[in-house]
Amino acid sequence: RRTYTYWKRHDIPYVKPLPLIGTLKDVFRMEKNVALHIADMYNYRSMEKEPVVGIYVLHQPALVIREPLLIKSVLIKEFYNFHDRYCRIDESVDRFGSLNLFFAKYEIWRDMRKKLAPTFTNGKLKLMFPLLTEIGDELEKYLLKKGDNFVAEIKAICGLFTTDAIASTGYGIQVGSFQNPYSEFASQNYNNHQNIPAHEHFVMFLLPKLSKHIRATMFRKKYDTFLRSCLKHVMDERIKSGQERNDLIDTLIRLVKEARANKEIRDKDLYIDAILAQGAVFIVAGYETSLSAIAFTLYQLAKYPDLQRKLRREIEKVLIAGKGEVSYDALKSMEYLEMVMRESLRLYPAVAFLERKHNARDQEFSLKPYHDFTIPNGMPIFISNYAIHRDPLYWPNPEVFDPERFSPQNKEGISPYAYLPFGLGPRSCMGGRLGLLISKVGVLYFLKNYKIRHCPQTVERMSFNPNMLTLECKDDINLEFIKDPLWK
Ligand code: HEM
Repeated sequence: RRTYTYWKRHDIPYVKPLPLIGTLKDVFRMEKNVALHIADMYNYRSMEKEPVVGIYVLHQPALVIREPLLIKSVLIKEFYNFHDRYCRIDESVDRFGSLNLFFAKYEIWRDMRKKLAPTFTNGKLKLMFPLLTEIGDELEKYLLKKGDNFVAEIKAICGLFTTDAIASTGYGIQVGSFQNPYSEFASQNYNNHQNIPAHEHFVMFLLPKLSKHIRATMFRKKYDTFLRSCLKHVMDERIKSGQERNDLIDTLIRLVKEARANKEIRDKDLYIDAILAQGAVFIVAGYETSLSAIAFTLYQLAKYPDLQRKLRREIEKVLIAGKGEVSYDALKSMEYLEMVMRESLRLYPAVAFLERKHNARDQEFSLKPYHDFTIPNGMPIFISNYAIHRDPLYWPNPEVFDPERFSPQNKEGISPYAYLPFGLGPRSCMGGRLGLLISKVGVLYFLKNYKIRHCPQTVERMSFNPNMLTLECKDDINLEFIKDPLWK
């Protein structure tokens, strides 16, 4: 009973806990995924004006931060004291899972992030762009083969597109999912993604101390073996050919070489696995997020024909100017496409909650002037980007899909701490710009030859899969395609 009076004793507004399970009722019933549960805590009744909300993850007190200035402190200003995520995967159970940038603890994270950052510069994205338009062409052919008027389930098609986009930009390999949707690469990726049971996500993110005991993994053994052999094959081929592409694979080859030569590294196997883990996470982090971004955007555009018309007019202009081709610079100049994608990521941020752990390297963090409370070492901190993105305090009519919020005139008024689809600060998304680029190319090629609209088979209310960690529509998303080419 004393445990559950923690927030009351510290005079912090809190969500009333239930014995033993704390505030986790919906997660335990497997009715909600972790992100939507954190959003409910943000929106808990009578908390609208509160800067923080106290919750209990079973018996562990944790904080949901609501106030934008406190969010800024946690993610940016006081990064030194919040540099790790709370989630954990045990190294002895899943090395790729524990050593990749998302899960890695500070020392490994800092080293790897610095080394990987140059792979995602604007210049590198420009080099990757032709690879993406090639896959766009494949998508175009695939849709044209279906005819002039048809209904299609778009999550599956977006999955084919992002699988190929990630494999090509990350590993430099052509998977050809549109010709063979059941290729080894696509199936392994899809199966790993679908096969992680909800309770493992729950433990990794909310009860990380139990992660090792239940052997929670992000990369199942089979997928780990597949990715290792895939990376080895691609790296060996690259070394053999002597070709240099200045991409992720070249970076991994250089880092492994340097690691082998460095006498100061004590556990070489572990260090080399930490390098390869960054190659592995590229696929997992990029696949589902970009897939969702494209699928949710198409769903909204099909619902609002006027907005779709406006975007198709912009696509048409670019195609005419480029004589049927779209260049990197032309895509970057597409203002309305950018506004549409930003708005889609506001309503549906694929990674729909952020979290950190208080490490108190410097000094313990105080909530002053909001509360006279000092966050103790080790306390989990949650930020619901999903709920902030729908908070009427920052977004008038938040449930309405309105790309004009991000027009050049209006976007100045958006608080940077109330819009977090890629997180913020040194630990923000590493591949966000690439994810956005993949998603824009995908949306453009879907709309190039077709108008899309809702039909009787289209799901009316969007609900999210409680078993997935990322935001994924629970149902199929069926849309009607009507042929209307913008360029002949
Ligand atoms: C539209 C697509 C994407 C969205 C919405 C997205 C969103 C996010 C978010 C919200 C985070 C957590 C940030 C934080 O805690 O502050 C994150 C982390 C991360 N993302 Fe993405 N992501 C996308 C695409 C990608 C792609 C294509 C890659 C491939 C490289 C990627 C790699 C990562 C990595 C490595 C991290 C961990 C970064 C770190 O801890 O240093 N993401 N992403």
